[in-house]
Amino acid sequence: MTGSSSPQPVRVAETTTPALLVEHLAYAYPDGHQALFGVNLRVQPGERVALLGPNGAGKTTFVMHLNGVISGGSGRIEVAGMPVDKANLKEIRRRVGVVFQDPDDQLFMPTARQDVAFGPANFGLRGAELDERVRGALDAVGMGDFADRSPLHLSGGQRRRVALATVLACDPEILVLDEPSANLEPVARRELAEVLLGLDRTMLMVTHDLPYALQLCTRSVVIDDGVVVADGPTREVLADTELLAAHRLELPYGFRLD
Ligand SMILES: Nc1ncnc2c1ncn2[C@@H]1O[C@H](COP(=O)(O)OP(=O)(O)OP(=O)(O)O)[C@@H](O)[C@H]1O
Repeated sequence: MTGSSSPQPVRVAETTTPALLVEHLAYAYPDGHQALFGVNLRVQPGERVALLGPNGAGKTTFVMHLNGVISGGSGRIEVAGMPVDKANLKEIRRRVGVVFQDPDDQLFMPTARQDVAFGPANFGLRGAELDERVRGALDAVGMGDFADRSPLHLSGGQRRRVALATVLACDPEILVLDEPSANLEPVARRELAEVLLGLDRTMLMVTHDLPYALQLCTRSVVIDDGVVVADGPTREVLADTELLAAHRLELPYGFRLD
């Protein structure tokens, strides 16, 4: 097995407004458990970044801050220049599209088309513009022919792609994917990777699937115990065997980086 198909880094000017800017984010849960200790992250438009780390590292706590599902910590978060705060939560939730690990959390309408229309309709789109947005999102994930099917009657991989379309239809500035390859058979996993590689979107992908991170993300950030412990090109991060061992990360047996 090799990882030779990893994408080339996106070259972006440092002066561009970042798609995501997180400064000194610290957070303790109401029970007092400190989950984040001053996380910093700057993601430029067009970057695809993997967020890696062992169970309990703080990855979910971190991404739930990005669209304001969790708030009340200290630090600063901006999405395309807009601060994440209560006053602009609706626009922030459009800008930060989160695709949950379980499509059942995202699909609840009788047809895929209705599920995909729900978000943009909620943001005010109507008529031909809404239809076009829905068609574009379903086509982008290769599900255009399934628009009138019930999500209940789709395969796991197809459901995950429709869930992705529901988020794309809102035209987010940044796409956050929570364990996109979890529980997918190899073909569905590959099909989803092809879809994701075809999207021209800033992406933040939480994953334990290190080969997927290598295939899809030019950059990887490792979080452990609520702090960023590594941030660099995915290939370099994954080649650092001491780093991986120190943070309970492991490439599949026999996987070669070259
Ligand atoms: N509601 C909560 N109340 C208190 N502590 C919590 C809560 N949710 C998570 N934690 C704790 O916060 C820490 C970070 O959890 P988090 O779910 O963010 O980790 P993670 O990196 O996403 O883990 P995984 O890879 O298992 O999903 C863990 O120690 C976890 O036990």
